[in-house]
Amino acid sequence: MPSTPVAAPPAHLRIDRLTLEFGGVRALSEVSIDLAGGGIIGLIGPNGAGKTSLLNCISGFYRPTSGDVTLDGRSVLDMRRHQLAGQGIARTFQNLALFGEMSVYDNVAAGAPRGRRRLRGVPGLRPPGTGAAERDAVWAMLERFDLVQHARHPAHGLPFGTLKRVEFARALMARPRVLLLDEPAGGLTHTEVDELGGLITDVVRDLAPVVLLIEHHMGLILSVCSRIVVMDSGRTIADGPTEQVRHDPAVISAYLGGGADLAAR
Ligand SMILES: Nc1ncnc2c1ncn2[C@@H]1O[C@H](COP(=O)(O)OP(=O)(O)OP(=O)(O)O)[C@@H](O)[C@H]1O
Repeated sequence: MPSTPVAAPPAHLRIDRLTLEFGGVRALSEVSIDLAGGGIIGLIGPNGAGKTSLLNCISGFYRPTSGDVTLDGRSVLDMRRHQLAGQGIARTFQNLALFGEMSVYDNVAAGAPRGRRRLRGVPGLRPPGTGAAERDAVWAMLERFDLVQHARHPAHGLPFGTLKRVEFARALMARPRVLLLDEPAGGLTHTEVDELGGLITDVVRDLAPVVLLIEHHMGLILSVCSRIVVMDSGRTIADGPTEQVRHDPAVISAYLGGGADLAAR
């Protein structure tokens, strides 16, 4: 009898009393967030709240002063960045982190696990993607992100909105179980933000990663997130279902100094 494929359970990412200090600056103070259950979780808060610092700790760019980050019960803090990628943790960057001289195709291909192995320590960054299956996967991703017409163009010089799509596509090449998106809507037009919202929800439908979405664009947060975590001054000040958090007086006060609703932002 043919067996029915069993869907893998969502990754369980847990942030446990995470503190991060830079000299006298406390960027994070005992932040605890349990992302059991998956879905798209918005991470919002005013400038300097600690959102990117938190993402940097999860993705191995910062070493926290104390606390832990676990994936399926296992601490990830001692893992190197390529090991984190191997565990299925992928991210994008607020200010983009693409290879400017490399083509869009090669940038996207570099997100595949094989591409990463080849790039590590290799001078000249030879483009990965020689296997037929890998090439097909890259072209499928380029198509999905409407990037086929730019495939051979160096990343350098392309419009910002296009580069944001390149970075998102690259992060997805690893088929992540945890996807960390740092202000993906920053610098995009209204139409591009709407398209981005569609892409994020499509990705969750297809790959079912846990998505932690840092964003100042409240329209995007309110349209795609089922849960919102709010940070202010290095602490979480609210965490709950979107409909509850958007009306939370403490949240509105942190953002607007009073007012009706986050959607007004
Ligand atoms: N590498 C660093 N060295 C020193 N201080 C830092 C460093 N990174 C972050 N900080 C400080 O940590 C605090 C939190 O910054 P962080 O960038 O995490 O906030 P954020 O919520 O992401 O803000 P934004 O929305 O403006 O991106 C700030 O006071 C910031 O100046």
